[in-house]
Amino acid sequence: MTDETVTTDESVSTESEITPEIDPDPASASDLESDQPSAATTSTDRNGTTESAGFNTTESSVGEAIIEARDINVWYDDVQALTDITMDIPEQGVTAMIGPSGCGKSTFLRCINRMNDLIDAARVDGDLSLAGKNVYDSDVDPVALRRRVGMVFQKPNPFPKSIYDNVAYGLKIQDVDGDHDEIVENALRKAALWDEVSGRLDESGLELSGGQQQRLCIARAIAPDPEVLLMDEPASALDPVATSQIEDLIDSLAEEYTVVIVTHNMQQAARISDKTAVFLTGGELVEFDDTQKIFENPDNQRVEDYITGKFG
Ligand SMILES: Nc1ncnc2c1ncn2[C@@H]1O[C@H](COP(=O)(O)OP(=O)(O)OP(=O)(O)O)[C@@H](O)[C@H]1O
Repeated sequence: MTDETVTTDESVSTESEITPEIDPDPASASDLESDQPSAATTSTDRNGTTESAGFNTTESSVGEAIIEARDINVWYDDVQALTDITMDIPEQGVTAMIGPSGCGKSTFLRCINRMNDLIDAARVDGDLSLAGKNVYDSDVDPVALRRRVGMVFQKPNPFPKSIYDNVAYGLKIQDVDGDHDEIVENALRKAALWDEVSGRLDESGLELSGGQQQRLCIARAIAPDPEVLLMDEPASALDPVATSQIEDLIDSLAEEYTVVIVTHNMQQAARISDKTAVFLTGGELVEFDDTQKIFENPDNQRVEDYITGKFG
């Protein structure tokens, strides 16, 4: 199998990239309206994270910029999907990308690990640095880059392999050294799945529930020990209980990894992210700031209109 198997934006499929399927399921305007974060009480969760009015106000884990995008423009053939995107994504913590359907959120995510390379029609212009190195430099190997930048998609997409092999797959194809049994166990523990699967690692990953499958995909993504974890609507295909588990998991993963998440669910963005980027139609990054600022007091009127559900 080549690692250049590409179909459409709805199905970028290749096991060797550990990037099987993208299946956008855009939220409707009513979903967005019902997702408005509302003023609530102040509480402290199990991690000591203070939530004021539903916002994640954890400051400690967010560090210096690890991803620096400068004037990123992306076209699919003649259609421009992103326009002059410049932003610094801090190390660790959670950065959320929100905005209406088609505004380029997933396209931007795919710039970070060069998944857009796999789409024939896509052309990327600009600089995007990971830890100071432009990932678009000619000496960067995209497969090695994707070891540093893991990705999880909207629909859980385990391979038709055992639970163990799903997690070990990336280790094998990327020639990761070390004790694979130990790495698989650690990844499953970090993905909060170990206790549920430790006695049946030989069973097919496809036999797990949807939420378990998504945690398996997260374990697969973190097994090669990436620095960055990209998540493209990782909970939108899951029920509320599984969604809540994934949100808790993201919270704990963000202590170790830089998490960049695309979500249509504004309450989710408000709950779990430290920073929020708002993309609007035309592939523009309209505002990027602390999540609480974006949701409570955005500078841009269009962002306020979007956040308050005046348009979706
Ligand atoms: N593989 C592709 N080929 C051609 N055009 C594409 C492709 N992928 C995305 N596009 C177009 O690029 C624009 C941005 O799409 P993208 O999926 O990045 O937006 P998005 O904000 O993530 O949307 P959604 O929230 O619906 O997933 C859209 O106009 C889309 O139709």
